Amino acid sequence: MKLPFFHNPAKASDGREGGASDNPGLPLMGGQIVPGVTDTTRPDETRDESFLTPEPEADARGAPAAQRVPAVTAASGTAGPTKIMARDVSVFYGEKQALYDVSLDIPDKTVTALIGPSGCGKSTFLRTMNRMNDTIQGCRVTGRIEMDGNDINTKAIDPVLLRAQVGMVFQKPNPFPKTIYENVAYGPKIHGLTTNKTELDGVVEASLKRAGLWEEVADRLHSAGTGLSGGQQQRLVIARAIAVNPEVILMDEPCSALDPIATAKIEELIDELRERYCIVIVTHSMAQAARVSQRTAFFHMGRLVETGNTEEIFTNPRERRTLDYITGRFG
Ligand SMILES: Nc1ncnc2c1ncn2[C@@H]1O[C@H](COP(=O)(O)OP(=O)(O)OP(=O)(O)O)[C@@H](O)[C@H]1O
Repeated sequence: MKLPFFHNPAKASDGREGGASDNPGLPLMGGQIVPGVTDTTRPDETRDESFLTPEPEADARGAPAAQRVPAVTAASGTAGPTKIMARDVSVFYGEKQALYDVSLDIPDKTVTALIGPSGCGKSTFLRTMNRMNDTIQGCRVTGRIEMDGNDINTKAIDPVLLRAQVGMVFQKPNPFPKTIYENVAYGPKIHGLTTNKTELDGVVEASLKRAGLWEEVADRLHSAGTGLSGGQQQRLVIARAIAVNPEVILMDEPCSALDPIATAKIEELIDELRERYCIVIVTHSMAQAARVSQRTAFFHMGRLVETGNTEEIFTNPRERRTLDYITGRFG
């Protein structure tokens, strides 16, 4: 059963500002903590350029002979029609404009990577897709964002339900201080997606399986979710998002707090999940973007500079700024 994200008239909502305040009893929906928990802390990162390999010849854009190109390993092309359409989206934090007229089509059943230097607006844009910016005081979004042709910013949309359909995973795994089972069962329970315990057990098992965690936790479902390793916690959070039947999963640097082995597992999982979901991932690692995404959008100083198939963006970008970024000249 899919959750309708259109507003239920029986339920009070103030439209755009509704968000978490609509339902303070819902700390977490679709894998995200809703009210004002926008974790922007991140560990110091060194730029990951391991994917870059020497290329002897100059490229068509006159890049120097020493130009390095990425090894793109994700399958190229997209698998689905447009799921989310952004048009002329601008975002302001108070007086400060963080995003300028971004227009981007995000295809279904595809991984779209948002890349760009720190502060260019990747996370801000990600948050426009499930109205998480509504939860930030003083934040204003203009322009239009449609999901399946429906404007998500109208009063008819219940942001709480929207956020269940457009789940979000943050860089720091954020399981509830509850059992593994309860972490996954919470969403289906509060949304009334199941009618009895057997059904709920089935959803928990299926979600954990889809998140690639079942084998590791089947015998300890009633232990604390916070007792898992970082990588397992991140997969638990993904299982929690999956449990409410989302259509889109937004990931904001989901591996930046994980070690390489846990990262590899999440990347494998992302590749499997794209068969069912529209996935948008913010990453600082170009190696990761090249490995997991089929589409890439490059942002710089609040503007979308260029978007295209990942392979094209990484091997033959149209814009000089993109080339400079992916080859490490700035960022
Ligand atoms: N809650 C906020 N209040 C005020 N300004 C903000 C807020 N969140 C982000 N900004 C500003 O908006 C701009 C874009 O930030 P955003 O976090 O979207 O960039 P980013 O590309 O995701 O950066 P990073 O890669 O460092 O996470 C930055 O100038 C940032 O300082």
